Amino acid sequence: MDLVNSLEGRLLFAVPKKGRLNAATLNLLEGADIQFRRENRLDIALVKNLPIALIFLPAADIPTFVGQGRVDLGITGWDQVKEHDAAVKAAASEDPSSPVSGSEMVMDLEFGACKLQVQVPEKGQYATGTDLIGRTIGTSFVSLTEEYFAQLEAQAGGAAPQKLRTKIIELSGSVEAACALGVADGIVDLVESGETMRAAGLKAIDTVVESVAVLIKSRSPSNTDLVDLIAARIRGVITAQRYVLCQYNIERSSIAAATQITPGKRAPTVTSLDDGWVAVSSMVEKKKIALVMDDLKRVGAQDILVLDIHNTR
Ligand SMILES: Nc1ncnc2c1ncn2[C@@H]1O[C@H](COP(=O)(O)OP(=O)(O)OP(=O)(O)O)[C@@H](O)[C@H]1O
Ligand SMILES: O=P(O)(O)OC[C@H]1O[C@H](OP(=O)(O)OP(=O)(O)O)[C@H](O)[C@@H]1O
Ligand SMILES: [Mg+2]
Repeated sequence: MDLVNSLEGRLLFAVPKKGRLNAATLNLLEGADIQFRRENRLDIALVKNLPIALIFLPAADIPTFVGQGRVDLGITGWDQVKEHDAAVKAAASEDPSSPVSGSEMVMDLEFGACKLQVQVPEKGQYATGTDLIGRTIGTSFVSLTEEYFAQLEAQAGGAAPQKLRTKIIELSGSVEAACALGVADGIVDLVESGETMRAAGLKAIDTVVESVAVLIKSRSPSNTDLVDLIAARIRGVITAQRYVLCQYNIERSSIAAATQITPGKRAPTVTSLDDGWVAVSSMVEKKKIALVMDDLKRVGAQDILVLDIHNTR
């Protein structure tokens, strides 16, 4: 099969090929009924039921491909989008003729939450970012880290000097090891649970960026209707993941109290039963369901059921 020709007329959609965002992204595609089979070792997969080709790329490269308009849509971390923007800004300040590149945010995908944080040895002499000025910092986020220290240096010493006083060393993984091994005095890396940071004897002293997985699009996508369709499907899956359907029976006289507890997304559905009872069905935010059930019990609800929602629009 001539792969390049088979991409003709298809919307190109970049997704993380491995790492922390891969599994949740594949889940989202399945929920949005984007069907594909990926051949072994091949980083391009044609979607069977829509004119889309999925391109499997490292999360860190996706903002570049989308930003340059080489692919139309992408899923990556907000941290990677900001890192790419910072790199483009830095390149433009050095060479105004360097290519403009940037993507547009479509939506927050509600997974992959983490923070890009400045970390130092727990029992060391550094307490703030400013204490690290002039020291050596290890990171995979070179442009954001340079921007961060350029700002601190400017605040500390008046006008920003041409050259950064703080030395930034680029590392591509296991960044937390850098301090213990004497490669760096501090690091800038991602923290989610904090387990990796603590295991390495480090503590966070500042946050550079708060991140979550995002859907981004190029400034001039090839098929805007299809972009809107995918966005609507993904939004439906995310909403469905955030809510459960709560059903219960209650005496008609208590319906006002009960529907105050479960007002639903727009309004609860109320069905009359015989003998002065009603059945109520309502969408409830998953994280609030235990409290909602406690409250419903208190106002006399019975036969409370909680059901997963697979999709919504
Ligand atoms: N611990 C984490 N918790 C949540 N999200 C994370 C975490 N680590 C990374 N991410 C998110 O996932 C994105 C990709 O990072 P990840 O480390 O998975 O990619 P990778 O470096 O391509 O893969 P790997 O580390 O397996 O080589 C990050 O930019 C960030 O948005
Ligand atoms: O706060 P935590 O829950 O411990 O997660 C944070 C860790 O997760 C990521 O590493 P990853 O697993 O991608 O390994 P890597 O360092 O090889 O990239 C990140 O770079 C941190 O090291
Ligand atoms: Mg990683």
